[in-house]
Amino acid sequence: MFPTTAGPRVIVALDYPDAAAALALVSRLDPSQCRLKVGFELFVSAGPGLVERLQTLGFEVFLDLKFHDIPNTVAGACRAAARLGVWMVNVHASGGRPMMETAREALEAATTSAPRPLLIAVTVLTSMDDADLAGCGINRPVTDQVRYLATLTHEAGLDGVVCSAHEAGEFRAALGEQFLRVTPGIRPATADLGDQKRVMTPFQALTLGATHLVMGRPVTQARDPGAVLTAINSEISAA
Ligand SMILES: O=C(O)c1cc(=O)[nH]c(=O)n1[C@@H]1O[C@H](COP(=O)(O)O)[C@@H](O)[C@H]1O
Repeated sequence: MFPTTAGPRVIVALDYPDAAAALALVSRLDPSQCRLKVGFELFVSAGPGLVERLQTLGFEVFLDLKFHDIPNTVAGACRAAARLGVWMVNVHASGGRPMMETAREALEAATTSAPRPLLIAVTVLTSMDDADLAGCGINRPVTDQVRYLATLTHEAGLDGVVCSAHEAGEFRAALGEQFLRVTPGIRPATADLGDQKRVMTPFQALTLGATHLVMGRPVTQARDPGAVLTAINSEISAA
């Protein structure tokens, strides 16, 4: 079945060391206001049981494990993610087109009766600049490499990319409205930037072409996370 793209635009990053800390925050959130992202730290600590628990609580989960391996191994990981019933999963686009195609086919084959997880790809991590790419033997600017890998992801038939909100408009125009643009580095106007350098407000990001907003600390470290989400959803409803 075709995956679900409707629903809350905000994906709260559960960057916590264990299940107890994550669940303490989640108990203050409402599934109608956000989805949840489980990454390496929490998954390694708390495992698939926590993902199931979050889903039982009514939340859709983005399993952010950035698979990058030979096609057969990535396909197996995608099948496991499909069995877990997550809403979204991701791979590294630099794993190549055959790897991405095999991952998509594995998800499609694994989910004939339920909506299949959305499959997106990471292009170049926002922590990398031109010098870091050159250090990996890639002698082109980050913006060119991001554009190249986003196009490759589209050709492989994936549902979208993780990208900066600054690139979202270009990809909407070049790769189509349906191709998802999931953007981290989002900060409400009054929020602390933390270690994010190229930031945008939720309204700016959606107006420029983001489809989903990944937000960690502005929600997780707020005194009233629910009120922050209510304010963000109200702000972006006009975008
Ligand atoms: O894959 C990601 O989600 C991701 C990719 C990227 O290039 N940059 C980035 O910040 N992220 C994630 O987005 C979230 C941002 O969290 P905050 O900076 O606290 O809002 C974290 O979970 C990061 O791991």
